[in-house]
Amino acid sequence: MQWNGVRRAHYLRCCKTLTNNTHLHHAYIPVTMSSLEEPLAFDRIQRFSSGACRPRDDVGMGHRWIQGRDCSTSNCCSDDDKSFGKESFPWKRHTRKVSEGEILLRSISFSGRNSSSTVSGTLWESKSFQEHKFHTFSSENGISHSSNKLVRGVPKFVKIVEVGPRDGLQNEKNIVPTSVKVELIQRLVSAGLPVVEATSFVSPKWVPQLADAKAVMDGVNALDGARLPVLTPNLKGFEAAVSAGAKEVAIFASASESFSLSNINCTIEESLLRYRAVVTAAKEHSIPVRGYVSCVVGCPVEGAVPPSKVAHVVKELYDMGCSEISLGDTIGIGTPGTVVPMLEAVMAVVPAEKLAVHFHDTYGQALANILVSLQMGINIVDSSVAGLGGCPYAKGASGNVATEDVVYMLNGLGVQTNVDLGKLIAAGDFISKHLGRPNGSKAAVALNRRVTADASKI
Ligand SMILES: CC(C)(COP(=O)([O-])OP(=O)([O-])OC[C@H]1O[C@@H](n2cnc3c(N)ncnc32)[C@H](O)[C@@H]1OP(=O)([O-])[O-])[C@@H](O)C(=O)NCCC(=O)NCCSC(=O)C[C@@](C)(O)CC(=O)[O-]
Repeated sequence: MQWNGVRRAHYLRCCKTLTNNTHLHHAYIPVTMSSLEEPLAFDRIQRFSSGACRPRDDVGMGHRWIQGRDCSTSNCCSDDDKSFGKESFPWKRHTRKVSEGEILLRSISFSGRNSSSTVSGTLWESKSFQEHKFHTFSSENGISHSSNKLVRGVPKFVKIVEVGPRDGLQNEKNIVPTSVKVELIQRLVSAGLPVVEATSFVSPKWVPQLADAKAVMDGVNALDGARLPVLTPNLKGFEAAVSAGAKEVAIFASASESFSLSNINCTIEESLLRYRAVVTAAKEHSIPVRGYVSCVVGCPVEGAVPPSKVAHVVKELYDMGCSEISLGDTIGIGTPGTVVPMLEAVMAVVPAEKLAVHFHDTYGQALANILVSLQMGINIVDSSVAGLGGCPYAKGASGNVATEDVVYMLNGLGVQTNVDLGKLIAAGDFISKHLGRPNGSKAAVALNRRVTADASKI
């Protein structure tokens, strides 16, 4: 993006609050700046604060939020900012016509790395297809035997927490039928994912897409083989979740004051008070509580978030009794250059084995950020099938990193996940087809193409 005088003046006009924001002063910035990023910290902050208060036109956000966010901050809301905002946040999904081959392949289940396939359709009757394996391309000996110290630092097993049915769908404008959500969860569980976040017990006024949380739980409670946590923003949500059969819950705080206000309508401290009550109630039911911290690298309103602030909120959640804490780069702004110092600060107060990473892929940095997190000792990764997702309260958040891409990378590193990549791709194709868009996973698209090419030889 070009930085010109008009934009600079515009930025100065609409982000006045940032100048009073001590954590944006540049003691932090040079440490995190990589040679690939723009030399001006000012520019970087502008990039992810500029679109902060414009609602997206393609998301299913609650009415209350639209009212609440409408020019309620000093950030840019004026018309002259529109083109600038679009340029700064190129997160909208591209739609392309789904090819016949892809449609054909959506009806097929592929065999994955760790298990054999369930097949359907005439193509699968051919011997060549029955033998087709959905492998990550790798060298003959496999990288797991590598003596390279960077690869040796990567854990042998990574737990993937699938957040597609919740984080992935919460942002969809058109209401997805409950039966589709239930089938998606079933498919993800049968693909071997150990944890599938099923839904949220939040206010339906705030997130209309997940208003059917109880019905979804009714449809998936009997599923074996995976844990199915749900999001609960307060005691009301917790009680509703428990009576719907939830056996695990997640609470979600933020490292950014502004995001906390726009997402859950209270300050960080107020949210921690609420969450203490939820954790106390959960202990009485022996229900494990996962904690999320959003905006661990940057906030759509405030810009850069200092690692010390993230570490403070993580420690609070840990001390109150969260069994695991997920670090959310809500708008996908992080690079290894900003993720590493954040993780260093957090790992100084909470053990690495209690931490998960949750990267949105807005800037295409998610896999790099995951790899560096694994190298630092993290072994829990959140992701969303077909790269679905975004947060209705985070301007600029595109989908989570696609689970298929994460599994493909981990397979290539020789890291176990117990996930059947073929079944996972079929699940991603199933939901993408329902949403009327191509699968957002690059690995899924490429592997589907490969199978299409094989099919043409028959
Ligand atoms: C927290 C509240 C409820 C506060 O919302 P509020 O409006 O301040 O709450 P309130 O207590 O004034 O209640 C307002 C109405 O909501 C009802 N209500 C109150 N609580 C519930 C509940 N649990 N379930 C169902 N209904 C509820 C309540 O009964 C009342 O109903 P009314 O009297 O008007 O008919 C609201 O702000 C909310 O639901 N926010 C959730 C927003 C959300 O889900 N955002 C997306 C989460 S994603 C995220 O945070 C990031 C993450 C985790 O993915 C990680 C990352 O990507 O970084």
